[in-house]
Amino acid sequence: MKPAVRVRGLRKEYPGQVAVAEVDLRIEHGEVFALLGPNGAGKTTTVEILEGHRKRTAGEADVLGEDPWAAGRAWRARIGIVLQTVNDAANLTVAETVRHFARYYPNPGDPEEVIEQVGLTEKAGARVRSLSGGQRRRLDVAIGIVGRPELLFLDEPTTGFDPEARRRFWTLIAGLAHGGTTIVLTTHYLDEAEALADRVAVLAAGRVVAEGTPAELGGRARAEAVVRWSDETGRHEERTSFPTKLITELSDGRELAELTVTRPSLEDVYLDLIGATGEEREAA
Ligand SMILES: Nc1ncnc2c1ncn2[C@@H]1O[C@H](COP(=O)(O)OP(=O)(O)OP(=O)(O)O)[C@@H](O)[C@H]1O
Repeated sequence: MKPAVRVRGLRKEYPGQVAVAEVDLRIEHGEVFALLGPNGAGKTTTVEILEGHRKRTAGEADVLGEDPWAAGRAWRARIGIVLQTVNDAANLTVAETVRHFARYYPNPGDPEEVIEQVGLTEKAGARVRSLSGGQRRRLDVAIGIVGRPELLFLDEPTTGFDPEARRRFWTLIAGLAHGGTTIVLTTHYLDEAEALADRVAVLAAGRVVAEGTPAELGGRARAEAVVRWSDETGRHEERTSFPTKLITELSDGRELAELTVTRPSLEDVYLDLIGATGEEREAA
């Protein structure tokens, strides 16, 4: 079976600016794929090209079997999009808005159920303009999924969500993925990528600098563990590929004070990949 998304040599230039230099991606059906990268890396531009909203300068793109720039209405109905900007239909209620968007699709979901899925049932009768930022974002998600898309694009979907809304959103996305929806999301939250994505690609300056499962990215699974402990002579730190063995030898049956075993977090690996400086790390 063809992958859901296949791009080769993707490039987008603006006057005096290369937004996407050269990107290759392959996303399988049913995968949750996260694009990570610093501001200006080219994530939104890449996603907009895949959505058919932006024309590429060069390269090949195949999304659900078609060239997104040339594809028509039938193709569009198979795709769901949650943009960074909020749709403006502020005088309608939440329920009216979702029902309105449902009419664009040949086989939509039940608007009430979709509103429930995004946790807006209590706000169904509220005017869109009265929603908080996070609630509006959830409405955007509802609009993105009401057509029951095969492929869903989410550009920074949880920006502005409170922690509970984020968790709820993650459950929603995991449920959609479980039901077979292919999901492509961009995010700045490493924990979000780790919680949701089967695979991630890190973009920097318009190129993919690493790709893999969150666990493997940048050799993380193979990275040495750092074992820290303290005793009467002070604090100690040792790097090892065999932390269990080291701790067994060290402890000899007794408790080791302040013992920790750590491996690089996804954030550590990510900051390495994008070449963050020490100061930026402190700030992260
Ligand atoms: N319409 C445009 N005209 C000119 N330059 C643009 C345009 N859109 C994007 N760019 C430039 O292309 C580069 C990539 O932008 P893009 O929005 O794809 O990055 P991003 O990775 O999504 O960033 P962020 O994390 O800030 O959303 C940036 O340098 C941006 O200034």
